Amino acid sequence: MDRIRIRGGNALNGTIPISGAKNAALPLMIATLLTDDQVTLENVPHLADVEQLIRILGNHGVDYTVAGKRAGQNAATGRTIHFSARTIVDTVAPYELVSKMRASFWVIGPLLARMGRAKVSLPGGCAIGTRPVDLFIDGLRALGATIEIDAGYANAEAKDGLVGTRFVFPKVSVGATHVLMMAATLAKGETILENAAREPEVVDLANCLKSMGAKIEGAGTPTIRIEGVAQLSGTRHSVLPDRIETGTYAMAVAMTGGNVLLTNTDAHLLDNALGALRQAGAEIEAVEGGLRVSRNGGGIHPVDVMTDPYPGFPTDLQAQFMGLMTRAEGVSHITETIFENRFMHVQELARLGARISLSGQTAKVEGVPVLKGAPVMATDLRASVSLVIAGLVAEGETEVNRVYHLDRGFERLEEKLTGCGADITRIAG
Ligand SMILES: CC(=O)N[C@H]1[C@@H](OP(=O)(O)OP(=O)(O)OC[C@H]2O[C@@H](n3ccc(=O)[nH]c3=O)[C@H](O)[C@@H]2O)O[C@H](CO)[C@@H](O)[C@@H]1O
Ligand SMILES: C=C(OP(=O)(O)O)C(=O)O
Repeated sequence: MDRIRIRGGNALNGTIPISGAKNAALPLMIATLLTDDQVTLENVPHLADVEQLIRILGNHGVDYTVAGKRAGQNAATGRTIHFSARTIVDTVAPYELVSKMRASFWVIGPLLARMGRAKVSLPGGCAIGTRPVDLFIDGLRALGATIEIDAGYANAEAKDGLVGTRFVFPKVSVGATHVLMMAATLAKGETILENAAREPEVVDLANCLKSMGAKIEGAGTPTIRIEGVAQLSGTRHSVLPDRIETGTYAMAVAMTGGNVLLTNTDAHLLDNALGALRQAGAEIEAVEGGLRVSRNGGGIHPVDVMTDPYPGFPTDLQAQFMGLMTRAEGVSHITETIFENRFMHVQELARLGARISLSGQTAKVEGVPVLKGAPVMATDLRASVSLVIAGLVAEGETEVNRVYHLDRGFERLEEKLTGCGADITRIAG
């Protein structure tokens, strides 16, 4: 298993190109199941999750080809991949595949809409929480599907097709919004989704679906209206920049000090998190095609944050912000409201000398003047990168184990940080 070794103490200076968003690329790839035409996705990040989803889609009959890079494109601008779901060969998503990647459960929406049936393994829990799917099931039933849960599978059928409906989400869910929006594009009549997720990745998916011929209004607001169409066609769409990767590197710069230009991204995708970073003492300037983050002198101020659905502070940046707060000059409180078990980084940050105590869903972080390098273990994707952020300022050597978590969501992390002066290497093992 690969490990990452960091020798802390270097400020970050330079340019980091931001990749396409994992959390946009995955639903966009799943949407290719909705049409027998070719869908081309640009700016697709090279991540373990993307490779895994390619295998999962392949099981349903989706072919893909990775296009050559256009002149002037460098590796950082992402890959262009052509997907073709001309024939769906299998509407079963088996446990062995779904259990490897939670988002693969989302195939249930397009398969049901296009084929009238789907048998998809329940995703089960994961390290950060239980990850239930009741909202998906209730929403698809409202669209006219019959769904039985049996032996760990959701057996869904809509023999005569799905039918438009009004569905009010009792709780904001990004995944269920993706799935119901995809399913409704091919339903008969109008669907109104109320209390829908407003995340930029929902808007990105809606934009792609619209360019495939779907009729969707209101994505990015709590009310999404979808007028079903008989079929969708192919398109070409570029994956949204990764706001979580953007925020992660911005937090790394706030931690180490220095001055870094983040390119191929958009500051407005993460206004809330950048607001918290400014309060913490970082200077952030939105520039054409990206943002500049710096912290030159001055300490890190303690800032309280609470995670919330978009436009709130993202749960996917909670661990990184906690990493930063371990070195703040004072006490901060970080409250996690989305996942019940997303504090596994606390124990590992403590190994580096952080002082954090937990009370229910709130972590109290007492900033310390010095962190000291130690071996630590990545427990999930965002937790592992919070350890990297802490390692960048820890005295001596920090070794992050179980790097496969990082590879799910951060493209060429060591290369991007090394390019800005960090002393970080991957040790193959
Ligand atoms: C609102 C929110 O911040 N969602 C995050 C969630 O999206 P993801 O789509 O994975 O999860 P959801 O948005 O669906 O989950 C939001 C909340 O709803 C609950 N839930 C969800 C589905 C369901 O059927 N029943 C149910 O109770 C979940 O347990 C959770 O507490 O994790 C992703 C990966 O970390 C993040 O990128 C998303 O920002
Ligand atoms: C936890 C994440 O991914 P997933 O929902 O796929 O587990 C994440 O993107 O931070």
